[in-house]
Amino acid sequence: MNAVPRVLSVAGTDPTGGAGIQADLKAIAALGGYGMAVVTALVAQNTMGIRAVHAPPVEFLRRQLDGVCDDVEVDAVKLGMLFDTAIVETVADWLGRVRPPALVVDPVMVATSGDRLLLPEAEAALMRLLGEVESDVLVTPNLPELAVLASAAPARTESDLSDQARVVASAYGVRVLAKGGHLDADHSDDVLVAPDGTTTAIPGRRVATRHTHGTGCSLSAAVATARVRHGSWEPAVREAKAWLTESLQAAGTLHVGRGRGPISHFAGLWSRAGTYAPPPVTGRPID
Ligand SMILES: Nc1ncnc2c1ncn2[C@@H]1O[C@H](COP(=O)(O)OP(=O)(O)OP(=O)(O)O)[C@@H](O)[C@H]1O
Ligand SMILES: Cc1ncc(COP(=O)(O)O)c(N)n1
Repeated sequence: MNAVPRVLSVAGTDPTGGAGIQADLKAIAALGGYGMAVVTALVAQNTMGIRAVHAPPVEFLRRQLDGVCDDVEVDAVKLGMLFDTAIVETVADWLGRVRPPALVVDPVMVATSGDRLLLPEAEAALMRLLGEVESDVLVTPNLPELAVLASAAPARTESDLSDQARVVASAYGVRVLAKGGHLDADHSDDVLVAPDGTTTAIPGRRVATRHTHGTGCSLSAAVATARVRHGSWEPAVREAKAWLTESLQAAGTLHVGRGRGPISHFAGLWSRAGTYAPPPVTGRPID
């Protein structure tokens, strides 16, 4: 195994750096990996919302994917925004040829702002991709995405969330990290479900901040990186979750944008290196 995990993000862009490939590259670096990125779609967005999406021809996407893999041995791949059916099918075809050893699929569908990042007609193609892929896969849906994958109404309780995660894990033969960030709770627990239904709680403290832009992107890229070093999913998820909580804790110190700002990907590293120490936690929102 390479000393530094070589991790490829296949995702859309965020020029303000909080979500998409820009966030993924920071998360990969923060977890000690070497980040690479193939762009699926260019997104004109900021912390307040999405203004436009431009998807280059899929032939160009294929050239990017092949360009990386003809040259670099990739240890893990993370999929984010795939936008339309042609993009999903191009990525699925590439995965079938390349079979990366570890794959995290963040089934990005709708941004926090409510804008579509996967067209509704492309959901079926994404489900086909999940059913066909042969790598060791972790899927990381948030609550509404889990409901789409499970063909059910959005979960209202943690027990619904676990039930739906088991349905998806069994239907597609994949591991599922169902994220509880959208549940109205005083904690931020997630749940990890293996294809055989084994369920593990991943507890998380709730951070009082509105700056949660790109948390899902960052978490999935961090898990992909940690998975390479740990060689299995559960410790990777626990490490990435602890890092995410620390990065959320310092989000209010960044002052990036007027909407839901990004997390502070390097807060832990900066603090331990003495570069910059975030202010102490007061228990109130820190923004
Ligand atoms: N306020 C918070 N405090 C601590 N952890 C949080 C908070 N909000 C979300 N999380 C955690 O962040 C991760 C992403 O969760 P969420 O359910 O919001 O996913 P998402 O909707 O895909 O994220 P995104 O905001 O990028 O779309 C999960 O591990 C979740 O538990
Ligand atoms: C390119 C891209 N990928 C994913 C998200 C989702 O992140 P969020 O729900 O926090 O806006 C996003 N806004 N942009």
